[in-house]
Amino acid sequence: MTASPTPFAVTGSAVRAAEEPLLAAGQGAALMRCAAWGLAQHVLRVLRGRGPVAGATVAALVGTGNNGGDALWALALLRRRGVAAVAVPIARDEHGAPRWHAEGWAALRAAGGTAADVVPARADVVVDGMLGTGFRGEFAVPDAARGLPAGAAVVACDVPSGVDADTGEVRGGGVRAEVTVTFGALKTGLLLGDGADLAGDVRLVDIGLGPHLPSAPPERLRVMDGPTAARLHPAPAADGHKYTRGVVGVVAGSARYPGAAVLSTSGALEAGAGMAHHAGPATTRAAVVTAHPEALVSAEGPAPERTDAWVVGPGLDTEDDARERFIRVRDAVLANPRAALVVDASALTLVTAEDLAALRDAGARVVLTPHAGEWARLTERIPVPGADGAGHAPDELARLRAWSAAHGAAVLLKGPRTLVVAPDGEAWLMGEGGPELGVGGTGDVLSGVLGAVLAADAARRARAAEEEGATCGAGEVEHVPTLASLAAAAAWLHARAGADQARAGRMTAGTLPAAVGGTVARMWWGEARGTRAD
Ligand SMILES: NC(=O)C1=CN([C@@H]2O[C@H](COP(=O)(O)OP(=O)(O)OC[C@H]3O[C@@H](n4cnc5c(N)ncnc54)[C@H](O)[C@@H]3O)[C@@H](O)[C@H]2O)[C@H](O)CC1
Ligand SMILES: [K+]
Repeated sequence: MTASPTPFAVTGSAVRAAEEPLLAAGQGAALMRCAAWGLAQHVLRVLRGRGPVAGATVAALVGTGNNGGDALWALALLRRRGVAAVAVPIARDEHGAPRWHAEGWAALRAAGGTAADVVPARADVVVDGMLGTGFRGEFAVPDAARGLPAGAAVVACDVPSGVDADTGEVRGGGVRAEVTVTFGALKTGLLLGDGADLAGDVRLVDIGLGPHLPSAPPERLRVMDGPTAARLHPAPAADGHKYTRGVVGVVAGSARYPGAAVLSTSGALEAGAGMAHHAGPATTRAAVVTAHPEALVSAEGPAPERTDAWVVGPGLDTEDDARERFIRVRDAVLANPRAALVVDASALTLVTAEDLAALRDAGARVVLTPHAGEWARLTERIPVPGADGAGHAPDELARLRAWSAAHGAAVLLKGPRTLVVAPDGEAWLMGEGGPELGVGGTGDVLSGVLGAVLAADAARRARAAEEEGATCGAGEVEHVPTLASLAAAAAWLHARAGADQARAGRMTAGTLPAAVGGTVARMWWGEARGTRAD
């Protein structure tokens, strides 16, 4: 069985670059027909969802470039299916003639389509063909695109007009679409920022650009999904035991915030860690063993050489011994850099640029897990090189990549669209997750899930290295998962568990670890064994 490829997005600029050799080879018109055909198919799908196709009205707002050309050709195809097709130009020349794609208009006219100054009130679908990847500067929404018929569905051609296809930034005005039909490749601007809000459901039309698209990880934004997460966090080997499944050290919680220790440890155990060992004061140790008799607890934590991943940060008390606890973990990782390190919550205020440099020099695999506020504070203390400090930036992905590259640590930026970025530019977006995770404590659970996924990987690597040693390197070299992909897989499991438990009528972080357990069990052993009584 071949695994389906992981979905990915590239910038609009990369798509334009991919088109260049084809345009130079005279294939521009063929590409446009292909895009228009795909667009027309998706408009037909929307129409069929509303009633009969013949007799329906589709209007298109048509700009001056090829985006408008796609829309005109699509209207011509729709006209041939019995649709009333109306093109509305958004720019005219000094003689009042529409400025738009001449061949596209000729094709539409030949098919029996018409032009109008405004979108007819009876329109069932409005195609936004004003601007695509050629958008520069700011978009002033033309009058014709204001006050569209309330009952009409807006289908964006390639990109909602006003959205930067590279970054998702909306400059000036923007058009909100129900569906965006995009050509050649998913564009990052449709998955990030305001662009993702305006794009609605994104549908990809293959126009044969595949071999011309950039293939290096730093040029792609990959989208984590279930099959990919399952490959990255596989079921334990039949001959596995607690050490081969991975040992997670959880340095979390304090007398002030004891619950964080429980949530983080629960996340690690439910995500399949072979063993979770909590290090903390007496209060949190008692709380953890009460919730999880299987957990180990101590004041100092597991031995560095026996630990596959460390989680540090949730619920540490920065007015007490938080820095000392962080330093102990840092030094444990420096002593055994084979172990991964998850830096979360309070630890994000404790970690320094020097700590990160030392960890990077030691070759440690470090993931920091801020939410937006923590990310702003972190980048204020430890800046993004060449950037103007903290705060919202339109190209969040570029900032994350720059920071990660400069400091040698991966960043998992939590939010409605969680992103993971690694120092080499590899980037992942979560294809799961909704508002159900927006309650206190879910981040603590995620830190533990991350610990378990990274620990399992570290344990597998250690085992593979031992076996390779035993066979003098004759063993098969397997694909080694990257840090960013593993972190994204953990975030996917967490998000899926959140959605699963919301469906089951549960909403708190306290019940989330059990949902993680159910999600992982289903992934590993199928529906029957992944159903829990609780
Ligand atoms: N190139 C191809 O063969 C294919 C392209 N496809 C489609 O084409 C667009 C990109 O087309 P392009 O002509 O390069 O750009 P646009 O149509 O997006 O816009 C260019 C047009 O608009 C003007 N413009 C730019 N910015 C603004 C602004 N802020 N306000 C007003 N006007 C603006 C600019 O001067 C040009 O006149 C791509 O998205 C696809 O839809 C197909 O995919 C097939 C192959
Ligand atoms: K458009």
